[in-house]
Amino acid sequence: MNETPEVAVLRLGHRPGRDERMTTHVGLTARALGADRVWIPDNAGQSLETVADITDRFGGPFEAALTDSPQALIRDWEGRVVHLTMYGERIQDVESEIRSAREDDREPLLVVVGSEKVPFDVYEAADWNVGVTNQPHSEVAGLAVFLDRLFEGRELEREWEDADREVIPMETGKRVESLED
Ligand SMILES: C[S@@+](CC[C@H](N)C(=O)[O-])C[C@H]1O[C@@H](n2cnc3c(N)ncnc32)[C@H](O)[C@@H]1O
Repeated sequence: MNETPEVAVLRLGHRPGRDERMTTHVGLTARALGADRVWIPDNAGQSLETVADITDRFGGPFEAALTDSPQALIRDWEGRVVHLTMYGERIQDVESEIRSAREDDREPLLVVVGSEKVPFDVYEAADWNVGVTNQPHSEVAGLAVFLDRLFEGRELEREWEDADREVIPMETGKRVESLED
């Protein structure tokens, strides 16, 4: 009843070959930085498998799914839509309004990131078009900064469930502990 409203990420568009790592990294970043789910275009099945595999090994909860109708997903979303774009309003000017929509008005959020040219319909359908700076950079960088601002850093303290391994932070070297008995 008092559940936290969902934060979902939609990766819009995927150019096979060229976008493989980027689409995978959108999914991995969504997971690592506190989103509840990612939708990936249905021509990016390998990215989906990688994100699902990381979730199996390093924990969740996190859902990854393919979509063949991203525009319908945006249209039918029961909550608010944020579209990350270099042309949008400055994140520092709108972040508190977006946080309040989620935390006070209990609205689920759909965060849309593009790959190639994003159709203008998406700009119109979004409740906020948000620029993480108004400089061109990357969907992965934009998503990371946006999620960190949305959660105000709390995502960094997150506990993971059902992991079969855990990285032990250390000053030098690499240590991974098995959590399986
Ligand atoms: C490499 S860009 C290409 C955008 C494309 N040229 C267009 O006009 O829509 C891919 C995605 O990165 C994200 N992105 C790039 N720069 C951004 C910025 N400054 N702020 C927020 N998102 C950004 C957007 O989601 C964008 O759709």
